[in-house]
Amino acid sequence: MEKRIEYLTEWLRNKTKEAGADGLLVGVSGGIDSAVVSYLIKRAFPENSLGVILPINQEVEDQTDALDVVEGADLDYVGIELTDAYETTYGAIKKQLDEKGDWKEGKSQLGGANLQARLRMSTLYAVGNNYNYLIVGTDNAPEYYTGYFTKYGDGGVDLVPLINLQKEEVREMAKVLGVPNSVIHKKPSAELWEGQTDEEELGMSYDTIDAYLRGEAIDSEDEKNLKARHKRTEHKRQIPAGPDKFEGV
Ligand SMILES: Nc1ncnc2c1ncn2[C@@H]1O[C@H](COP(=O)(O)OP(=O)(O)OC[C@H]2O[C@@H]([n+]3cccc(C(=O)O)c3)[C@H](O)[C@@H]2O)[C@@H](O)[C@H]1O
Ligand SMILES: Nc1ncnc2c1ncn2[C@@H]1O[C@H](COP(=O)(O)OP(=O)(O)OP(=O)(O)O)[C@@H](O)[C@H]1O
Ligand SMILES: [Mg+2]
Repeated sequence: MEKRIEYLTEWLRNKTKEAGADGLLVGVSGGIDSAVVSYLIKRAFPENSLGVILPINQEVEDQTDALDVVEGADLDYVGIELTDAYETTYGAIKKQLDEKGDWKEGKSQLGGANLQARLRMSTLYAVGNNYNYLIVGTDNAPEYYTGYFTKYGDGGVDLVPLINLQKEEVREMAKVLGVPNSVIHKKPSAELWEGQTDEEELGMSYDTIDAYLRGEAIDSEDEKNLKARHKRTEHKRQIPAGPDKFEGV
């Protein structure tokens, strides 16, 4: 595992140099994926790395975990409270669509959730511009395969070092890096609404998805669901579709 960590650290350094950037930053949620990335960017750029904590109506417990991560990694950090920005933007969308008679309350949870992820993305890029740092994403192999991220939200990043790691491998890497135990053992959650957990929303455990990605046999219903999810989210792993060049007159 140490060798794999060194490989990723070196890869991060090379990609940053290739881009002419001065360092790296990551959004730190208090979850394990961003914790691992926090420790990796600190190793890659001890003096030029930054953790950005972006609370939106966030549980105090999760903010504590985020602080434990940046302190544990000895990572320079900044906190930017986005609750007001989110409430103002979401409130304005709702008000204007409501006045038009078009607001669909049932669709609002996911729309609001994705807006949170996209506000964070915009904020990370503004901070990145300030320091000339690249934005490091936290997607791992099961999230990428299932498209379990917001397009142009948490999926809108420059580098994705964990993309080939299964969730179990992220946990193993976290232990070796020294990520706090409370962060390693908590349930994965996007925290986009009250009580949300990844595994409940995905309808299966990360262990099942990991097993499938390792090529092992899993329950046939789970396999069917995974394949359908992968297909449905293919657009998120591609650049936006455009038509072929018009060749007529
Ligand atoms: N075939 C197609 N070709 C081109 N574009 C297509 C499309 N189908 C949908 N779209 C577009 O894509 C949109 C749907 O994609 P998207 O906006 O991503 O939204 P969607 O996939 O519906 O929702 C995001 C999912 O990711 C989860 N998430 C988000 C953020 C963080 C985390 C986490 O783990 O921390 C998890 C979240 O809980 C939810 O399950 C549609 O609204 C539409 O605009
Ligand atoms: N409050 C937050 N502050 C800063 N960044 C955040 C915040 N919430 C989410 N993010 C960013 O969005 C990413 C996607 O969240 P995701 O939940 O997949 O990862 P995680 O929280 O690090 O780990 P887990 O999946 O185990 O919960 C985070 O890794 C982080 O970079
Ligand atoms: Mg999380």
